[in-house]
Amino acid sequence: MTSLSVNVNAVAMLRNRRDLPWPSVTGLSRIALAAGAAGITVHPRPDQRHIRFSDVPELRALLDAEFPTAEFNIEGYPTPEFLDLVRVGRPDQVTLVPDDPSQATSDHGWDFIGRAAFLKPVVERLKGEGIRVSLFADPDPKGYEQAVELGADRLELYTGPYGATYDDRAAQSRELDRLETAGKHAEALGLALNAGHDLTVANLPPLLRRLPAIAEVSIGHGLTAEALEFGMAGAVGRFIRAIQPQG
Ligand SMILES: CC(=O)[C@@H](O)[C@H](O)COP(=O)(O)O
Ligand SMILES: NCC(=O)COP(=O)(O)O
Repeated sequence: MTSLSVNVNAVAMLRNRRDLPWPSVTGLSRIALAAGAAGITVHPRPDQRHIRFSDVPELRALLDAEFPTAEFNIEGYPTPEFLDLVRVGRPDQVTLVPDDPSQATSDHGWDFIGRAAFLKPVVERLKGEGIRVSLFADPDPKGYEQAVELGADRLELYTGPYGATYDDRAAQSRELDRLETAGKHAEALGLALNAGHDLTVANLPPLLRRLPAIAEVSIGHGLTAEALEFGMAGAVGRFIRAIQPQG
């Protein structure tokens, strides 16, 4: 079964247009979890343009008080500030992403071999704190053996290029081939799989037919777009239906 983690970065971005507390990141997270989402994802960036560091303890408090079995996933580049924030947020899972602060959004996975010396102590520290570690990965098996060496529990397959093929069936099929090959290689190495970036109600079923073992999808942009049309609870319901086991 694939679980849905709702990324609330886009809700935070809307809130940050004004110096006012709405739309509420914790309020929309509560609605998403009450509608059946398995967890909440945040991706704080150094400039706090989406999630503010102050959102993290508020979300922690929401989960502790009202949804103690929900999963909290914090994504980001492991700066000292990020790792301090992780201590505050006590997430179930950290997804390490190789983002430069100047990037508009995440657009590639780790170079596991080239960044091994940097990643090793970070993964060890997080696992020492009892946190599951997922590493953001291009759908290219090169280096996945190194991810195992680093002690990663999961890889999050970067699905941005797949999401970009929404109007080109041949290109979509090529991206699905890449994701399937990479995902099956990761599985054979004993790594569990997550997936994320630009996933939608339309592109989830074909992906999950190829890779039914995907444990979790984290979705923000496409789900928030649907929430504008159907409401947050309605959008969560639509995505939960889209991730049901594919026949
Ligand atoms: C790692 C990943 O793909 C997502 O976290 C994505 O980067 C969302 O971040 P933004 O909402 O800041 O674009
Ligand atoms: N890990 C991916 C994520 O959290 C959300 O990405 P997107 O749906 O906002 O592209």
